[in-house]
Amino acid sequence: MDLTKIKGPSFLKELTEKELNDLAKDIRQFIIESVSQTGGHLSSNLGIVELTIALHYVFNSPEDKIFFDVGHQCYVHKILTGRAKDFTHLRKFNGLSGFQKRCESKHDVWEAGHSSTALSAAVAMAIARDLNKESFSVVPVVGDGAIVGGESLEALNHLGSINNKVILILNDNQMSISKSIGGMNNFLNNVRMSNTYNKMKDDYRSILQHGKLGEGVYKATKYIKDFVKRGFINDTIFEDFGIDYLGPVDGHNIVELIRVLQLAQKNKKSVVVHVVTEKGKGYSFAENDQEGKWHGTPPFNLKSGRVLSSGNPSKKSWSEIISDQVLQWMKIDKDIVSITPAMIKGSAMNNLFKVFPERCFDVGIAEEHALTFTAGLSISQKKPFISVYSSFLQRAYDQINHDIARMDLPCLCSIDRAGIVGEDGPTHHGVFDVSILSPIPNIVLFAPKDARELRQFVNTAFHNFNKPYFIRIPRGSIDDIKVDYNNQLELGTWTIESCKDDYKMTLICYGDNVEKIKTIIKSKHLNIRIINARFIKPIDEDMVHKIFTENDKPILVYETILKTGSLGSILLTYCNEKHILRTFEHIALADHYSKQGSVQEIYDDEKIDLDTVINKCEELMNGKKEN
Ligand SMILES: Cc1ncc(C[n+]2csc(CCOP(=O)(O)OP(=O)(O)O)c2C)c(N)n1
Ligand SMILES: CC(=O)[C@@H](O)[C@H](O)COP(=O)(O)O
Ligand SMILES: [Mg+2]
Repeated sequence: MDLTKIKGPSFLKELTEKELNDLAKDIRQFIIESVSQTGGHLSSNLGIVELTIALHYVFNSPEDKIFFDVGHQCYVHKILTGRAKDFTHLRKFNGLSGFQKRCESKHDVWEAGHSSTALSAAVAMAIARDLNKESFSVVPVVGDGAIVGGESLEALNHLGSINNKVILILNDNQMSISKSIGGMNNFLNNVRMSNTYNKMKDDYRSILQHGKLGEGVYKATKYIKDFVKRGFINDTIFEDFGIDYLGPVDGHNIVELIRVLQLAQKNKKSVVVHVVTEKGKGYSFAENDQEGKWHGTPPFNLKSGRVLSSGNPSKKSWSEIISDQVLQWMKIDKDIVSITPAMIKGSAMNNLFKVFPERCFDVGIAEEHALTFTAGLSISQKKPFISVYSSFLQRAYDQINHDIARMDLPCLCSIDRAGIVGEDGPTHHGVFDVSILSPIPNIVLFAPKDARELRQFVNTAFHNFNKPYFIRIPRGSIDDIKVDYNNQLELGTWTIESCKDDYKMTLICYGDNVEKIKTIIKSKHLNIRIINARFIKPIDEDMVHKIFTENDKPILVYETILKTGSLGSILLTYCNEKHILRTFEHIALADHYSKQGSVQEIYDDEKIDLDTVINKCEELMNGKKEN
């Protein structure tokens, strides 16, 4: 079938079982081929093909609200709602988003990118529907990873106490990015694996296949559930919350899915439909991918499964380098423990978990818990290292403030994916961490310019494990530089990276911008003093005072994060407090959400690219003042 001809999902109801299964085959192949060209979230989407078809067969989108938690698994939904033709530009600048976007389609009724928000939104939609005396179905699809996020459980608790019906589709593929963890996963495993339940399920399936829908099937379902409850599985967690439970259902059997979804549609109360799927189904390299290599993938060779641009093998990701330095320390200090909220692979912590499984903790998609867990370990004489993506760290703001900084508990937190990340777009750009963390007392906030400073900072933290240390590192790879574990930094010290006596102006920057700026300024033979403002908190007050009072040569502060609350703002406050009447130019992100695309495309779009910086420097040095 030519999927680009699909205008919307209503055609599904006319298809036979064979045609539905043929459509599933076509969609699966389309996704594999398309994502092999563009990159994207492959395995989650391959696992949800039949489920999404069945959802759009039974429910009438957009009147019925079908939406996906996180949203990385919405590609099938986008194909069925008329966007197959746009997949050539998936996650590209001004192209199709990799997540649901209301501006793209009336069928995208919710947006995300961050996990565990769908059920909260669904409860609200159901309550508003009933207040407005409307009658559509609210059908959030939540994965077994996202369901354990705190906000999901808060919403489940609320849902159990109200009569406003939500049909919660639990897409259980036993995977988060890597293997799912925790009590919920154990419960789901029990239900999935129980022989008795599976035997009953076969009976259940035969009733569904042949039996009359409606009361007959419902009674049978109740009988099976009650049997399971009594005989085998304690109440399902959902029924304890006061929500009905249907399943487990084979998530790749379209007919069975349609039958159960129609049952759920008729159900009086809120109901969880427990769907068992296989992440990566249909692409052999992505099936049984325990580490999550195929969760998010760059473009790859279809036949070999090999990533096309494997980058420069001599370079390492910032994540790999910090994890390697922490690993060295874990070998010499048994009190060091490591924590991740479900991002083992993304934060390159595989080796830590392999070498020290008893001292490494994957807490699932639970950033709030992860940070307070860090505080609890610290107060219990352990030395916790935690890695959290900048944008996901936003979830744990009060845990950093209330549980770590206020008690001044020592820890080392790697803020990974800090800065513009590229194709994941506005939900994932790590552009808020400086402005949300810099007001918090007691913390140290550091931005290394290279592998040496990164490793030195880790050494400094573990040699002086007496405060909350935060280090922000970008997505991407650099040349690794090993340093001796005694090689440390002095807290609150900036460095002068290049300066001639007759320098014409001063440029202040930090992180991976420093080396990029140095290279381009050197190549253009510009006589500019470059300051590496690597400590965003505490700033190097002696150097700041000197820079801002010694002469009236132009100063430019260059950052690739949001301007509000940035280092520039901190310097303005400092100058004001010290009554230093000195203006400076400031390049940083304006007050809006940046787009998706390559980092360079976004920098160009936001005018935070190096050419803009150099043009500004030349303007300042030539004394020209453009408005
Ligand atoms: C708050 C937050 N933390 C972490 C992530 C990273 N993340 C994206 S998808 C995913 C796994 C989701 O697992 P599940 O809900 O089971 O969906 P599946 O991919 O298995 O279909 C994670 C951890 C995120 N998007 N948001
Ligand atoms: C959907 C999601 O939140 C993650 O899969 C994220 O896209 C991973 O980002 P990286 O590719 O930078 O690890
Ligand atoms: Mg999952």
